[in-house]
Amino acid sequence: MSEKPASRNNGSNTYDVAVLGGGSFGTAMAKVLGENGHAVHFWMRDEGQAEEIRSTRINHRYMPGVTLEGDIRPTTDLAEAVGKAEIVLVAIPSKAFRAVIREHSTEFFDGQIVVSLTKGIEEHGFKLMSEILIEELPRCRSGVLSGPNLAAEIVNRELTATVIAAKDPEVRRTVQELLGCEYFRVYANVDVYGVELAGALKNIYAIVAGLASALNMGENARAMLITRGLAEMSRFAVSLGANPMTFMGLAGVGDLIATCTSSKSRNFRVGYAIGKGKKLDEAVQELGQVAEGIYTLKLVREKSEAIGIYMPLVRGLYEILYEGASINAVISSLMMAVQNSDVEFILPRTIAQ
Ligand SMILES: NC(=O)C1=CN([C@@H]2O[C@H](COP(=O)(O)OP(=O)(O)OC[C@H]3O[C@@H](n4cnc5c(N)ncnc54)[C@H](OP(=O)(O)O)[C@@H]3O)[C@@H](O)[C@H]2O)C=CC1
Ligand SMILES: O=C(CO)COP(=O)(O)O
Repeated sequence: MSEKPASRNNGSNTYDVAVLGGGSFGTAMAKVLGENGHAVHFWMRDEGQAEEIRSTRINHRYMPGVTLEGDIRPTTDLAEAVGKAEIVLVAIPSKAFRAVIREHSTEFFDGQIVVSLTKGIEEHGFKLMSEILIEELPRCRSGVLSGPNLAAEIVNRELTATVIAAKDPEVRRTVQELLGCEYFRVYANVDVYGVELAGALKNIYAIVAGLASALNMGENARAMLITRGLAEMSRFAVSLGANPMTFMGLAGVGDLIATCTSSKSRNFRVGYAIGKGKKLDEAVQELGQVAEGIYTLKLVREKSEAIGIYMPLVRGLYEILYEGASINAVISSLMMAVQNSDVEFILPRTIAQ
């Protein structure tokens, strides 16, 4: 164990923690950990970026103007970062998640607690990150962290709450102790699949909300989109085995509100750009960061059709983004669809689609 600065966190223990991924969220979590007195082995693939953070303590590309305090050790040596860690937090976009984990899984991942921070779905086989962790790292204990956690606010120490979902109570307790501090609260859940699916699915509705905002829709429309988005995402997730009550919590409705109402969300910004007439490729290129929702949309549309789950917002957004449908035509068809039940757990939905 390393020598560490005095802890400012809720608990008394400090840990060696690896954070994999030098983007916005990896940086935000490294900052919380450093301020909480932990030794942070901060892994990224670009040596120039690691050297810059080592010398300036700022991640200029992803978090300009934010100084990282505490014992932060940027590195491009994945084996070293993971090998020294007791706990590993993975903030790698879903497209690269398995490849990064696999690179050193047999030698260096051995008994650590490994937590996914990623809000996406793997393309082949519709796998969530927790499933990848179980497949690739059978000797590790895993969990997922999700909630209304805009990185740009966390780095400014704005009050935030999140959810650690894990079957193992020791994993939940350790992550609460690890990250909890005066501006960051960590709540617990055992519904790993539900928490994780909620985080991935809400990105789709953040794109829809960005689009609506670009079209100057009012607050009634925004409330309708958020609430119908919640109905749709919980219908889908419950059909796959998630607990519907998870969607009442921070990882469900909490994250949906944060990302559907904020231009700090990259998914919201992609939707906004498309609503202003940009092509999808242009919008993504201008963003320069990951917007998981554009990939999740494709996978969820395919899956929902395969298992017969009614998701009109997913279908409409897919038609706009990938089939060149006019936004007005999609809105009109959504508004004129069969008028259905509000809360399906109270009054079952009319089946006509
Ligand atoms: N930002 C946020 O507010 C939040 C994000 N998340 C989730 O966290 C995950 C990561 O997002 P975020 O950090 O914001 O994304 P960013 O786009 O800000 O950063 C992505 C990071 O992943 C790295 N990366 C991409 N591909 C690879 C690869 N093949 N090997 C190694 N590193 C790679 C990038 O490295 P490089 O710069 O070298 O390309 C970069 O460091 C996403 O799933 C997101 O949904 C969750 C909660 C909040
Ligand atoms: O998940 C997030 C906040 O909870 C971040 O959302 P974006 O990826 O859209 O920025």
